[in-house]
Order: sequence, then C-alpha cells, then structure tokens
Amino acid sequence: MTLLQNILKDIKTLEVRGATDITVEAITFDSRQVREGVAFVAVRGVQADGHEYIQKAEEANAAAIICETMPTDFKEGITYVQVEDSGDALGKMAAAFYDYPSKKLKLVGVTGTNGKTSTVTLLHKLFRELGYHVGMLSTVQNQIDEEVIPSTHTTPDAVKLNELLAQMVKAGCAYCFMEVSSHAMVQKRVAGLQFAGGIFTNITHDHLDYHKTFDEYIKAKKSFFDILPKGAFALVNTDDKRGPVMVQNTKADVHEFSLRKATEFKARIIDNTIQGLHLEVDGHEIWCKLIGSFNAYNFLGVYAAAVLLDEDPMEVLTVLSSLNTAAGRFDYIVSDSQITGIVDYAHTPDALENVLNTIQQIRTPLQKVITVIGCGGNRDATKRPLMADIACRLSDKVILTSDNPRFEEPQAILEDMQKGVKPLDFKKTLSVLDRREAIKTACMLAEPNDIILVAGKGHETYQEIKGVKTDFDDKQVLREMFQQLGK
Ligand SMILES: CC(=O)N[C@H]1[C@@H](OP(=O)(O)OP(=O)(O)OC[C@H]2O[C@@H](n3ccc(=O)[nH]c3=O)[C@H](O)[C@@H]2O)O[C@H](CO)[C@@H](O)[C@@H]1O[C@H](C)C(=O)N[C@@H](C)C(=O)N[C@H](CCC(=O)O)C(=O)O
Ligand SMILES: Nc1ncnc2c1ncn2[C@@H]1O[C@H](COP(=O)(O)OP(=O)(O)OP(=O)(O)O)[C@@H](O)[C@H]1O
Ligand SMILES: N[C@H](CCC[C@H](N)C(=O)O)C(=O)O
Ligand SMILES: [Mg+2]
Repeated sequence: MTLLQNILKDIKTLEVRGATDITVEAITFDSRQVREGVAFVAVRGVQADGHEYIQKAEEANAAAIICETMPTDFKEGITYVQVEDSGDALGKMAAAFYDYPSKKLKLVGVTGTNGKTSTVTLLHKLFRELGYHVGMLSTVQNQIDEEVIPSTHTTPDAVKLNELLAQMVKAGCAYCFMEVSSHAMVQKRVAGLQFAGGIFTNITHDHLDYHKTFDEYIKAKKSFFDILPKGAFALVNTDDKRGPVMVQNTKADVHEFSLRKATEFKARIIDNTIQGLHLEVDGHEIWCKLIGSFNAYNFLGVYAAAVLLDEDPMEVLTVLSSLNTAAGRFDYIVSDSQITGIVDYAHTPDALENVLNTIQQIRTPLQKVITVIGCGGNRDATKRPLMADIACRLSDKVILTSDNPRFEEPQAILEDMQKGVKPLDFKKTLSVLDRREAIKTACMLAEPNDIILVAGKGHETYQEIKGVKTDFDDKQVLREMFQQLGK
C-alpha cells in the first residue's frame, strides 16, 4: 500500500485529473483484476488495447487509471493520469510500488536467442554453491534459493517481476539472475529496473512473427544494453557477429568472451564427448558435465560474469566443472538395448543445428540418428521449413510431428515443415501428427546403440492444443515406449 504520487514520481505525466495523495493497494494492467484501491494501467497489446477496458476498470472502482489517451468521460472519485508510454509507466510504477527491489540486490540479465535459460541456471547454481542467497527468473522456473515458483513466461510481466524481486530481497538474496526476452524489451517489462550487468549469448533466426524483421529483433535485444547504467557490465559473445552491435550505445563497461579470438575471456574446446566437455579456459584445463560445443559458450559466459562479479576465478572453475545445466537441455536416457534417447529444447534452427552437430560429433558410424521434431503454432512460421531441412541434413531418419499447435491446425504446421524437405530427403522422412505416436515410431525404428533426438519441448510437461494444456513429457514418453517395446 502506498500513495499514488509516490509510485508516479519517476514518470513524466502529460495530464493529471484528480488527487494523487490517494492510497493505491495494487497495480494491474488487466481490467479483470481491478477492485477498489487498485491502479489500472491501460496498455496497448497484440490482441487488444487496454484503453478499451477503461470503462470496466471504472465499473470495478479503480483508484486510478493510467493511460496514453484520456477517456472522454471521467468518473467521480477516480484519478486519471495521462502518460506518453503506458508500458514504460507500468514498469516504473511497479518498481516504485515494491520500493525498488532491483537496487537492493545485484540483478544480472541475460539476453540472446539461445542459451538464456542455460546461463541463468548455471549462474544460480554457481552462486548458491559459492554460499549466497540467490534468485532466478527463467523459462523453466523461477527460484528463490531452492524454493521453486512456477514461471509462465521467460520474463515475467513488470508487476510480477518486481513482486518476485521484492520477495528475493526479503529472503536476503544478494543476486538475481534473470532472462530478458526480446518480447520483454519491446513490452518494457524491465522498465525501471536497475541492472548490475547484462550478458549477450547470440542472435539467430526466431520470433519473426512478433518482430517482423531480423533488424527489429536485433534492435529489441540491443535495447537491453542501451538501458544498462554506468558502472554495470555488458558482457558479449564476440563470436556472434552482432555482439559488437549490442554494445554500440551502452553506458556500461563492455567485456568480451570468445572461443575464436584472443579477448579478455577466452576458451578452447579440447574434447567434446557424451560425458561432457574438456576445455581450456583462461589457460586452465578443466572438465565439465555440459554437452555440446554451444555449451562451451554458456560455460565461458557464466565464468566471465562470475569473475566480473568479483569471484575468485579458480574457485568458480572448480564449482562450475561439477554443475549440470537446466532440465530438458541435452537431457538423455539410455535404454536396456543401449538406445540413447536425448530430449532437448532446441526450438530454433540454430539450436537444432547445434544439437544435431553435437550428436554427429559424438556418434560412431554404426549408430543411426533418428530425430523427432515439431514446430510451435502461433509462433514464427518461417522457421518451420528451415528446421525440417536441418533435421533431414543431420539425421538418418526424421519424424515430423506436432509441438504445441496452440490455435493453429497441426496438419497445416506439418505441411509448412514438409516444404523444407529436399526431394532427396523424402525417403528418410515420416510425418506422424500425434507426438506420442511419433516418439513410439522412432523407438520402433531404433536398433540397439542408435540415437533418438526428441527436440523442441525440453522441460515442458504439456502439449498445448486450442488453449488447453494436456500432460505431455517427452522424456517420460520415451521411457514408456522403450519399456513397452522391450527396447
Ligand atoms: C505476444 C505477447 O508477448 N503477448 C503478451 C502480451 O499480451 P497481448 O499483447 O496479447 O495482450 P492483449 O491480450 O492484446 O491485451 C492488451 C492489454 O489489454 C488488457 N486487457 C485485455 C482483456 C481484458 O478483458 N482486459 C484487459 O485489461 C491486457 O491485460 C493487456 O494489458 O502481454 C501479456 C501480459 O503481460 C502477456 O501475457 C502476453 O504473453 C503471451 C501469453 C505470450 O505467449 N507471450 C510469449 C510470446 C512471450 O512473451 N514469450 C517470451 C519469450 C520468447 C522467447 O525468447 O522464447 C517471454 O518472455 O515469455
Ligand atoms: N549458447 C548457445 N548457443 C546456441 N544454442 C544453444 C546455446 N545454449 C543452448 N542452446 C540450444 O538452445 C536450446 C535452448 O537453450 P536455452 O533454454 O538455454 O535457451 P533460451 O535462450 O533460454 O531459450 P528461450 O528463448 O526459449 O527462453 C537448448 O536446448 C540447446 O539446444
Ligand atoms: N519460448 C519459446 C518456446 C518455444 C517452445 C516450443 N515448444 C513451442 O511451443 O513453440 C516461444 O515461446 O517461442
Ligand atoms: Mg529460456
């Protein structure tokens, strides 16, 4: 509970009608959550415009209405505030409402197409092992030390985000490691937060349904580094050609990591096996449990961030070498007949290519690689043919299937994927709409010692069809099928 004038103090208001020395009990951007004492912020979205719900908020006795366009009629007893950008105002109001929790711990944000969850999860585990109380906001789950709080988004909305940060502060957290998605940047979910550092992993094809062009997607990621303050660190992977672009206008101190160039933080892959990576990091030779060359980047980024946060390099390397990454990232089981079933969250062309290249590096010539892959509905459709093509190029057999069709027709998504299959690859491709059946087919086709990759859903424990989420867990289904088929 706080005064409206206090939560408005960081915002440039264009017009204010009514009293601002009134008490606000909560802030919301959803008219359905409004009750007496709540401030409603009208935000323009993709499906709807919050301004259309101002009347609903009035009927529910909102204490205040914050909007970009003032309504024509005003209701007695409600304060109306006009702002330039309600998304930005929402972030800043939420930060003030929760008394600026991001300033009371060290908040580090990670952005990039792939590797965000892996990076924040490793950072969370590392700093816990180093003896700190630590928070984490990620696609898989949010965490305050070992307490798990389910997550609905990669980056929560501004109100939830500040509420979670405030809980972390209350629990004595010294750090919070969070994912910053490009959607979050465009929607200003992190407005008003003070970051101690930012990490850029990489940028490749994804989310063009939302950003429309790759340039807009780059701009969204770059805008994160533009809001980092002086004194913070901006740590970028310079092997990605957009690394330098990210930090062009940042006020933060720029630091670089690379596997290819002689930069401040550098590493070299000595060996890459199913047991893990053998690396040379800043001149020290170490083994780690992470699999795949792309994980060398995650390892190096985490190491560099910890050193920039003043941790002892040798201690960091020792702890890091014992850690596993997030659930559903190159997660594997081995059946009784030695078939390896790998579950991985690769849902972009780049991630799929990386995972399959890793499998190609560690397989023996006698092992067949069978890939089960689908693409999400109501998401970037242009990546569908590309992912099917990559799967065909790097596998011996491909089973195209469904992955969260959401409100699209599963068959139509499958047909989009099929367009990417080259004529010569038709023979190695099957289409099985039902994901369980697709995994079963892969298990039936597999012979002892073969490798099955089930890609796209990773840690997800559901299949989302027409707004309904039904239980579905790739790893569990694989396990069941191995058993059922006596493999
Ligand atoms: C495309 C997208 O990002 N959408 C997010 C956005 O919703 P929206 O723009 O569709 O909102 P809308 O339905 O048009 O409504 C506009 C406004 O009217 C309000 N409203 C609406 C109806 C009503 O009755 N009353 C009312 O007040 C809404 O609360 C909202 O403020 O704002 C909502 C509130 O914060 C989010 O929940 C929603 O996430 C949807 C569910 C989503 O699927 N988002 C995904 C794409 C996403 O954000 N993904 C990234 C990760 C991507 C990655 O890197 O992998 C993430 O950070 O999770
Ligand atoms: N550094 C990396 N570079 C390229 N690919 C990676 C990297 N790290 C992980 N991957 C691949 O991308 C998949 C997703 O990894 P992760 O969950 O860490 O990414 P993310 O950025 O959090 O994704 P999301 O945008 O869905 O939150 C992994 O399962 C793996 O296949
Ligand atoms: N965070 C990603 C997840 C994609 C995972 C895949 N299983 C799908 O549903 O498309 C997104 O929202 O685009
Ligand atoms: Mg993630």
